[in-house]
Amino acid sequence: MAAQGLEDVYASLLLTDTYLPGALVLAHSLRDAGTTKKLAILVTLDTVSAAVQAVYDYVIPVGRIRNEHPGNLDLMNRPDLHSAFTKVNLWRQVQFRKIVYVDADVVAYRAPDELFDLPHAFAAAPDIGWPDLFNTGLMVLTPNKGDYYALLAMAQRGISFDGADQGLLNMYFKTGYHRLSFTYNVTPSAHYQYLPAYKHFQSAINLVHFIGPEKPWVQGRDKATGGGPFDQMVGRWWAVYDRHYRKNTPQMEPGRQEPQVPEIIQYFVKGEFQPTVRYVVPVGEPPSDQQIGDLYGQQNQPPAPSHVVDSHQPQQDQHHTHQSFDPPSTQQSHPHHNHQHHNNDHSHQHQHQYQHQSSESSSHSASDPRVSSSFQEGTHTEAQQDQAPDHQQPSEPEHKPEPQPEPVPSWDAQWHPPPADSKPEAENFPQTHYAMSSDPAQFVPPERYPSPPKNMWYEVPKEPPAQPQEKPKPLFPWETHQPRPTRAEQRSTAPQPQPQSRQPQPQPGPEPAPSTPPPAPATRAAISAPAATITDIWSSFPRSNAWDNIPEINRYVDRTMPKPQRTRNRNLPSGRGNGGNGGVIAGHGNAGGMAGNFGYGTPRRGSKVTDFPSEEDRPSLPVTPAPIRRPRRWVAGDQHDASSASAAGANNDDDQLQGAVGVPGQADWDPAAQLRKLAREQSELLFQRLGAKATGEGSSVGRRGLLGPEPQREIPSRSLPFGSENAKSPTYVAPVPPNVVSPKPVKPVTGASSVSKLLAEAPEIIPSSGTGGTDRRDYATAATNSNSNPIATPSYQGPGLVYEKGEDFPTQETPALPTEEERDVLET
Ligand SMILES: O=c1ccn([C@@H]2O[C@H](COP(=O)(O)OP(=O)(O)O[C@H]3O[C@H](CO)[C@@H](O)[C@H](O)[C@H]3O)[C@@H](O)[C@H]2O)c(=O)[nH]1
Ligand SMILES: [Mn+2]
Repeated sequence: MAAQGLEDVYASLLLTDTYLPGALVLAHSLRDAGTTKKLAILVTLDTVSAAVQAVYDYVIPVGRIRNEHPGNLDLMNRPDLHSAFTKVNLWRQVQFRKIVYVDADVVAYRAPDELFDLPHAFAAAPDIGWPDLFNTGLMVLTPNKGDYYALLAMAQRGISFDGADQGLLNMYFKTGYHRLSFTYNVTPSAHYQYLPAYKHFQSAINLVHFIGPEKPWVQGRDKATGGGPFDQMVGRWWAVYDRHYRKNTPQMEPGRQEPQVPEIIQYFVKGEFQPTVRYVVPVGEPPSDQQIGDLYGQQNQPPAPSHVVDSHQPQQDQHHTHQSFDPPSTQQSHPHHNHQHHNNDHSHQHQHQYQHQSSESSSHSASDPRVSSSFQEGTHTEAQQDQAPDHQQPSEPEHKPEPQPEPVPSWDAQWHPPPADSKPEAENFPQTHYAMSSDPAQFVPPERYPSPPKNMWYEVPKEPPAQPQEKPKPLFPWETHQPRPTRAEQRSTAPQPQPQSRQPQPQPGPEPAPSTPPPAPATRAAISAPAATITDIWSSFPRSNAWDNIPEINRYVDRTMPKPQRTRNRNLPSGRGNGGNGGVIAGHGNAGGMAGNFGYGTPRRGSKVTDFPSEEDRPSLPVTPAPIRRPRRWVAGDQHDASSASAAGANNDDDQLQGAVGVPGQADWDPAAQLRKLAREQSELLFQRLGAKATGEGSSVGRRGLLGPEPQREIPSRSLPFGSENAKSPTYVAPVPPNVVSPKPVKPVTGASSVSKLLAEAPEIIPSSGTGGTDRRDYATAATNSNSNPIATPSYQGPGLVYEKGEDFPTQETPALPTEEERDVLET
């Protein structure tokens, strides 16, 4: 049955580092007892294997098998055994012939190597609580995959009456196990000590198993100090521990080396952890000599003051140190040490301990570094002594510590968990407890509940709430220090003032209302001050902005904004000047005055360069737009209000527009002739396109007149494809006779035209000579020769007024269909 060449091992299990001291003590106990077998330990990956590596021959990582149905664990109040199923991995270690598995909470009195010679595949000792069952703290097993997978399947299904491995294995093996003597797995109990049996079998004990949550290293060394069987067995565990891990043993033989104990082992053994205490002082404030002296004693100065002073607390004889401990050369008290007591609620339970330990119920035995540092108070364990910490201190007057700048020995969060006995941070949170009602009487509902009120609606007040007559007193600084308005706003809801009968209301603006328009006031003043004697009230309202007289802005707006609707002209004031056109001109005298543009939310009259005549004045077809006179090249300060512009009118030489080079004058512009010419050109073009020769005299003359003499180009004739000589396209349209043009122009009524009026007022803009067919060079000559024009002829010969020098202007025009607005204008 025994496989040849396979090894026998003792094996243990380490699921968490909290059992590390137990695992180490077990291994040492077996070794000390002279076992010939090797030691293995199954570890899960979240344990520290370095410490066990030093003791165990084989450290075997295994996967954690967790009970996903841990309800039964609660039955025995051991939720910490959620992963005890991991023990099943023992059957998988088929590299071993036989395994004597031992729990980590077992100490061996002797090495039971004889168990490896058992012929049984599985053997275990009875459990103390229910001896029909075997305890799984010690098992002799033969690894095999069959048992392994069967046990794994049960574990994955959570089949275990106690939720852990003992329930699982007892269900699996049932009675089919070899029952070992109880001496192989003695499970002492502090509550049930069968003293006669102990006395009788004491010498036969092989292994002692500390079942339950209270492990020796959790309880602490001084917990079991009585002489009973249980305490004696616990003492055996501590004896092994001390032999291997205790530092500064009081009974240490003179030649014995102090063991190098990994700190992590001490960390999980209650009372063993002696941390490095750090004295932290505020950064930027080196400790004073006095402070350092307080720390080290006056005679023992540290080599150099630093901000963090490490001070290793020396080990001491914990069994015998019931007196106050004296650190080297330190006799004086440290108030901060006393402060550590404030969080210690368990100190009264450990009268014989100088160290205050963590919660009794915790399986973690981590000592509190802060508490450890408080050992200097020796027997100061009563909470009442915290109130007067200094009264027992062997203080010397000259070494009285400074209260404020004392360095604070603090818990270093970088290295250690928070003190186990410190108060929880949320301890002071308000708590509310709700108790179940203990009233046995059944709830009886009332016979009826009150009806809801019937008049539950909002009464709309009949009268509107009275408006306060007076303005409320100003409260805020911006109410009292309001900036004065710089211009008035036209309110549409205000009653329309009657021009003649009503005096203008005084405006809240800063400017006084002038009775007559000043000759050349500042634009703002003219804008915001109403004229007292203005008959047309509409004209008196300013509608300009400060930027209205900046031509660049205006031109930009003209380019980007949609063109105005034709209804615009209908809103023009009727009783002003020469109708709409006159208003336009006057408005431009006002450096951007908005007269004539009332119908729009965005007045931008200042950007207008030309304007069409009013509806009454103009013919049904468009004529050349009338240029709008502007002030002389927008010289700064050259601003006029509407009245002055009207008064000066056309007599102001500065306001006269110079004829643009290349643009025919108004007098030369005969719309009818131009339309005829246009029609002729179109017809001619049509003929050319259709391959026919232009025949009429008018067309050729008109063409030459417009474009100048041009060589006639012969279109080379091509032979048509065979059979298609006489074919006619279904879309072919017969050429239009040259004398039929469309649209037919309507002769304008020149006498009443605003264009002619404008021209009469401004004769300078009319070129001195030239007719409809004049070459453009004539205009240039005329402009140069005009002596009455005070403006020097600009050297720039580019486009006219619309663009300034250097400004971008379109050099090409893409033919496009007229927009709706344009069509509106054309159709009128
Ligand atoms: O947090 C833990 C818990 C358990 N173990 C390991 O698992 C073993 C079992 O846990 P233990 O606390 O020793 O359980 P017992 O108090 O001994 O409880 C009984 O019940 C357990 C669950 O059924 C069995 O495993 C035990 O053998 C049995 O004695 C320990 O010895 C350790 O080897 C850890 O390493 N870390
Ligand atoms: Mn155990």
